[in-house]
Amino acid sequence: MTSPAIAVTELTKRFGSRTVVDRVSITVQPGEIVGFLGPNGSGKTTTIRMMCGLLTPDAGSGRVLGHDILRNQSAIKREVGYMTQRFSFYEDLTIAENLSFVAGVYGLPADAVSETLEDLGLTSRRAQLAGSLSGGWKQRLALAACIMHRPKLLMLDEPTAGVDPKARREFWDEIHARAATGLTVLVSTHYMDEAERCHRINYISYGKLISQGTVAEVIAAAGLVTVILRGGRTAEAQERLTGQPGVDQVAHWGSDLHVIGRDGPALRRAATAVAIATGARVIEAETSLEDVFIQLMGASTDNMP
Ligand SMILES: Nc1ncnc2c1ncn2[C@@H]1O[C@H](COP(=O)(O)OP(=O)(O)OP(=O)(O)O)[C@@H](O)[C@H]1O
Repeated sequence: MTSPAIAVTELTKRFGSRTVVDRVSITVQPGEIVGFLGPNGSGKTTTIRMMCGLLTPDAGSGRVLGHDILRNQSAIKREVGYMTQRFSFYEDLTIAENLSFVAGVYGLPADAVSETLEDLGLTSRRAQLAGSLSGGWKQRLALAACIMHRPKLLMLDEPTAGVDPKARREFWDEIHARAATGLTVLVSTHYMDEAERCHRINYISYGKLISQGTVAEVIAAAGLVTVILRGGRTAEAQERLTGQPGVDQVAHWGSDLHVIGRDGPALRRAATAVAIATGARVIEAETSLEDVFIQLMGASTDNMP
């Protein structure tokens, strides 16, 4: 069996007296696309930076691309492509000039720029100023900049924040095509549809890894039941359901109400009674990943100051 692209154990990082990453262990196999999810400030970026060799953990150990994260950070930096959350360019330079700058930083040969432009479909726009690009093209340029040195592992920190759905889909097609050739990808995101495009996901909350597996495994492990109330007086139904035994979440989805909880019998009892009182019908439904994440978020302990 090939060795994992990432195998880190019990990574811990403290800033002052706060533990922002608390014994996080992650294993990623070569060619896998693994999602990293969790509320704002839960420690995703900090964990990524420890795995990229940019930040030294206070405790924990592991290997990234076979290199020790404590002793061989420079080798990791050379072989990893890291797209930061707020990637930036020289707005008054063209696409090609921005990539030439990056090529210079990595000491890459001149043809690396033209190959990368071609590879990412940027050749026809090579003379366009970076500052004039739309969100989707800017993000494509950012991807070009972080794969130009041909990394074996990509760490993408919210790469599609603020990008339209079509550009996001194209970005994911690109990522999947590259993973099929053996590139490993760890990607943080707040988008549920993107989590569903990953082979596996890790959910971190307030520094602690609280769920991991395929999307189906994460949903099953949460043990939630979801029913829909359709029709009737929705606002009144929401008011009546909130706080009832068995009801953990009530959420509007268009003209439906999604009612979610861990205690199936109690949830169905409450939903049926409220449906009768408000003229709605009860429909059994699948629990969504978003429902699970909201449940996990509510259940985890907030260590914010
Ligand atoms: N250099 C630092 N010094 C002090 N605190 C920091 C530092 N870097 C991050 N933090 C804090 O650590 C916590 C985790 O931050 P981190 O950026 O890792 O979270 P995140 O999950 O990536 O959040 P988001 O989804 O908002 O990007 C936050 O409370 C943040 O303010």
